[in-house]
Amino acid sequence: MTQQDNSQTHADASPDATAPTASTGSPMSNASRPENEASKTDVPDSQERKPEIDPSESTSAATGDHPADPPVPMPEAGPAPAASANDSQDSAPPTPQPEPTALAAGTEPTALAAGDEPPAGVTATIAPERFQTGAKSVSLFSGFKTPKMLRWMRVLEEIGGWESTLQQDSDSELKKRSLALRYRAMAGEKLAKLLPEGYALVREAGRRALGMRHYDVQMIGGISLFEGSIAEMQTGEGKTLTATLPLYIHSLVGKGAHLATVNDYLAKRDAEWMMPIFHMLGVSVGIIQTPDDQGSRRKSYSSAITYGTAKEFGFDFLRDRLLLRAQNRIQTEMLGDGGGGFTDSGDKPVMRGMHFCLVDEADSILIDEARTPLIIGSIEDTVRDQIVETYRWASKHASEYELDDHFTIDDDTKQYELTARGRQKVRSLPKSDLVRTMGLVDLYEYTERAVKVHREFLLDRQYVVRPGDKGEDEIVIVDEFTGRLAEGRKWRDGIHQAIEAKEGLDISVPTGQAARITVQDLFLRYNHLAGMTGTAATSAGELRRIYRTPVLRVPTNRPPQRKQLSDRVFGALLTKFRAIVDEVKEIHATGRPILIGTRSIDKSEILSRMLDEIGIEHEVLNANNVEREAEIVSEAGGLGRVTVATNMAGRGTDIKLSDDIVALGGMHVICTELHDAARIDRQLIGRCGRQGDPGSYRQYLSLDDDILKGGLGPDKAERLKSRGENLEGSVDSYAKLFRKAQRKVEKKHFRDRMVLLHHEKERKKMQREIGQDPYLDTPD
Ligand SMILES: Nc1ncnc2c1ncn2[C@@H]1O[C@H](COP(=O)(O)OP(=O)(O)OP(=O)(O)O)[C@@H](O)[C@H]1O
Repeated sequence: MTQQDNSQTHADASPDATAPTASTGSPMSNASRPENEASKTDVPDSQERKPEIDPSESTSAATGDHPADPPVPMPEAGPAPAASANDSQDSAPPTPQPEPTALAAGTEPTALAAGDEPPAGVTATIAPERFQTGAKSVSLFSGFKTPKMLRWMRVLEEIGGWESTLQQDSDSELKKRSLALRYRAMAGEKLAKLLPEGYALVREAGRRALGMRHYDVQMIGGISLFEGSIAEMQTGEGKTLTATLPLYIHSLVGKGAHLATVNDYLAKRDAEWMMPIFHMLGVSVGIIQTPDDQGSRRKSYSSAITYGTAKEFGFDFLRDRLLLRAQNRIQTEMLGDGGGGFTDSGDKPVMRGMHFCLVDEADSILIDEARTPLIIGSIEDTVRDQIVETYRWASKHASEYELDDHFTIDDDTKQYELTARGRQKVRSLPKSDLVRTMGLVDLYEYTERAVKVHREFLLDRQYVVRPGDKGEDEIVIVDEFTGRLAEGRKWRDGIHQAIEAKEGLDISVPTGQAARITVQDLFLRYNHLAGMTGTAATSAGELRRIYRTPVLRVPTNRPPQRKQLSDRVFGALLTKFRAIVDEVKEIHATGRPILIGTRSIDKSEILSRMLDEIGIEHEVLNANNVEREAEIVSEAGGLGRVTVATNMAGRGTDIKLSDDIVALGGMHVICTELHDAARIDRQLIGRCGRQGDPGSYRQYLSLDDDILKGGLGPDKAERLKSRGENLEGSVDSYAKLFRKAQRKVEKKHFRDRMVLLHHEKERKKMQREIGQDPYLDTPD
């Protein structure tokens, strides 16, 4: 990577026109280079929680190859005896308690049988026997008689003890109680002491304001979150409602409680959904959205509770830090107790310290997104025109280069390298004056990148072209994990600009980096950190080592009834899609709703055309029709509905079923391909069988699937692909190979994250030694 290229990795995405611009970028190539400049600000970072990492450690322990089995269900224990008759939750007959190991054949296996050890890294799995609120004898599975569990049981009982009293209170009396708790917390009383009453208040407010009384499993999840765990709750078990508990209790001390989620849509949806609970308790809620200006951000952060994305929290931290350094106040205000110098107006930081953060989708944010640091750019590049023209020149000729003749691709690193003939071609191509003045080595790099982009980055698969805010078309990445458009995010290492050149768009040459922070550093700066996820078990080791957060698996409220149908493997995409269409036809005839998940927009559209051909009415949900998302989702569980979706139908998509549909067997989910992370597959599967509903799912695979290339290498993948071209029917015996390939890809991503962490750690250490601010004085 050349000096120029490095500066190109950081592009503009700031919502604030006057503030420095923000983007993502790679620190890898310059991670350990010292800044030549003399020290600027000495920033002690005593407030950071220290991770425990050693990239040399074995990867298998951290990635944990254990499947995240669904936990055993826990019957609602029933609250205080005086529960009112008009409370439907309370008056409902208790759910029968199943034998943990005896689910019906075909349903998913239970998490752990009595006496089993939890998967590597999972601190504990709560078993139903342990949570008989009020029961005299609390029998525990062997191996889990931890004092912590017993203590939580007692807290749950204490919370239950408040219930009858609170139910008799008027709304204003509830609010008064909440205010009284706040005074006590601000006066220094320990939150742990206030927790039973606080959680009981939130539960009562949930019941009144939203008609949702927190289940006992959610209360236990909430207690574990208060104590800094990552709570693993199955999809559809109500993480949104559970989050209200720790957010409320931490908000009482008046230093702000943040909920970090994966995108603006979820931040807004969850905040607005839960707001009535908080308002009933006199607690203010702010929402940060990407386009917000500094003024409205400051207002949102001044609320007791703030919902936003991890990315926005990170950029706000960096922008504040730049501002404070400009004002020379960084030590006293930013690193103080979090409240120093904050007012609601003027040229002030927008945040008021980092007190508590609850990370929703913890594995996605703390692990997947942790591969890319957040970077704010600033420096004007004098050679901008030259760079733009070189991108265009390289793109124009990219398709003239032949594999093996002009360039090679390294199987392991996926790096493109020009051969001697390729380099010769670069030298002989016609060039403008500006391009000619670029160094030869740079021209080779621009060419290699352009060839890579032309071969690997496809319109409507990895990205879409869409009119931007300023009217010009722009590239928007389609997030592989969420299927949504990743607003404001850019590929690093010049890839984004090479794609802009390929599509003939304006090239967004970035402007160097003024400040940056890794996701790990960002969250380790919070005094208190907790997380929720549907699927953390596979990442438990990594989460514990990096963030020091134990993973706790919370049982489901009702027994899961989701059936897994056996995997089906086909030779090629088309035969696979035909088989999928046949299955859709068959199940559609029964009236059950069907959700089909695809890995990309173009594949969702191919399937849609095939369904059109046989006259099956359906909806398509992908990043191209976000506007109709709510409508499509609200109807997806209806009689005879068929929905083809990208990963957008993942997290946050709550598909409700009527009693008729439940009687028919619930929703059927068809997964058309494996994703790079098994977690994403499970998110899609989690759209059916929610809250104990019946449902089924099946995984379809084909020998030309991308996962084989990523996991087994291009040669082996190519061999399998050509073998598949001549296959007619299904070859289901290959199924294991795909899971193996997926595990390999997961391990590779894990290694990348560890290398990034290691470099960052070294860089920060060195910068501190020479008195620099590791967030601001980033070498570029
Ligand atoms: N205590 C409760 N009482 C009644 N309904 C509840 C309760 N908790 C959750 N629900 C319902 O469960 C459904 C799923 O909730 P939510 O979307 O928060 O789940 P989730 O765990 O975030 O799922 P996912 O990970 O799939 O997004 C919602 O329809 C919600 O109304």
